[in-house]
Amino acid sequence: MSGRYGKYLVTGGAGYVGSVVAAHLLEAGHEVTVLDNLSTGFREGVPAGAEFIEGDIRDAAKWLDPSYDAVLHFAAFSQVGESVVQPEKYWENNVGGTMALIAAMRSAGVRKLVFSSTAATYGEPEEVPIRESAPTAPTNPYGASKLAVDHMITGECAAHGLAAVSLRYFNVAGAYGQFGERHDPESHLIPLVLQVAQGRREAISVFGDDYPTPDGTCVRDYIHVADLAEAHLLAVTAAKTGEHLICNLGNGNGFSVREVIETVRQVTGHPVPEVMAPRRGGDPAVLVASADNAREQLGWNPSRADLAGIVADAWAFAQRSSGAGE
Ligand SMILES: NC(=O)c1ccc[n+]([C@@H]2O[C@H](COP(=O)([O-])OP(=O)(O)OC[C@H]3O[C@@H](n4cnc5c(N)ncnc54)[C@H](O)[C@@H]3O)[C@@H](O)[C@H]2O)c1
Ligand SMILES: O=c1ccn([C@@H]2O[C@H](COP(=O)(O)OP(=O)(O)O[C@H]3O[C@H](CO)[C@H](O)[C@H](O)[C@H]3O)[C@@H](O)[C@H]2O)c(=O)[nH]1
Repeated sequence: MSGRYGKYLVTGGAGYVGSVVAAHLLEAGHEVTVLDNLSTGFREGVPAGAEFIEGDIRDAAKWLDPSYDAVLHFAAFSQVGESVVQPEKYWENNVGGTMALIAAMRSAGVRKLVFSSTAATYGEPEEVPIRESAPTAPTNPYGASKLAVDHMITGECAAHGLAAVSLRYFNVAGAYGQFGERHDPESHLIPLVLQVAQGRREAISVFGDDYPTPDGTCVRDYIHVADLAEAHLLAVTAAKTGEHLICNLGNGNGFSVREVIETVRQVTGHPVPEVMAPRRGGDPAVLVASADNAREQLGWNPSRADLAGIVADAWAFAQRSSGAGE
């Protein structure tokens, strides 16, 4: 690395989280190459100033060279429901793709990796808040594929001296200026509720109100995507040769589905009709992170924990993307 600036390969940098992290790296003065096959991402999601390679992580050896200081690896499929009906797609892309990427890194002598892992590696928690020492028992192939990659990385660190950090995100939300959440089809709660507030959907379906939680709906830990991005920059610095550090990223506050819907009503000032629907398969009742490890090991200090603020940023992005208010 020359001086304090680095050169980074960001896989999946045309997607939601990767684009926000790429923007943060560029703002910090680093050089960024985005590698993305646009399977679920968008060309316009790649921040200006980043070099863009439209390509697949399975071909990473074509582009990786020793000039890179690290790889930040976001490229994956991440729809829980789809993973249940098409598990092979998840093993092939998330596990097979990452195997090829790690092999390419080894050949090119790029020895630092930050990986997007997930709360889905834990499954139904025995204790909340969830620590990294909790048992890992994923309830769907998506979570299983991410856990397999975490194991793959641990082995690569031990055997071949990789320096790696896996960041286990809880519920990522919010937006960062022009970069926000755009999944197609959308399955995440906050963007769906915002579509109802915009009048683009009739009502939000509440998946179950008979969970053992205060109002009967599922409780999640919503983390602002910009706080998440800051953790990635810290992780690049914290990664140590031969070690695999695993950190949960969340605020440690749980909000129920009903609380999220009510917050959207307050932030947007629009009505949000809700309809009851059956439980969604594989949904744990409560997922809340203990991020003590990220605070201690990375020096991470999230500053955007307020749910109304997270929703307001997501709302500004939703309005901008749909052309409302222009
Ligand atoms: N969004 C969340 O709430 C959340 C939570 C936990 C973990 N994660 C993880 O964070 C990462 C980013 O998630 P996101 O929400 O930004 O998803 P996203 O779908 O918006 O972004 C993923 C990007 O990876 C690209 N991609 C997929 N397979 C590829 C391949 N083989 N080669 C090259 N590019 C490929 C896609 O085109 C897309 O741009 C994923 O690894 C996901 O599993 C996300
Ligand atoms: O229309 C909807 C959509 C969602 N929900 C509920 O809202 C909560 C949040 O659901 P999301 O789909 O927004 O998020 P998940 O908690 O299912 O998933 C998140 O956490 C997972 C870990 O468990 C993965 O990491 C995944 O990528 C990440 O988005 C869940 O209780 C879900 O049942 C509804 O009630 N109605």
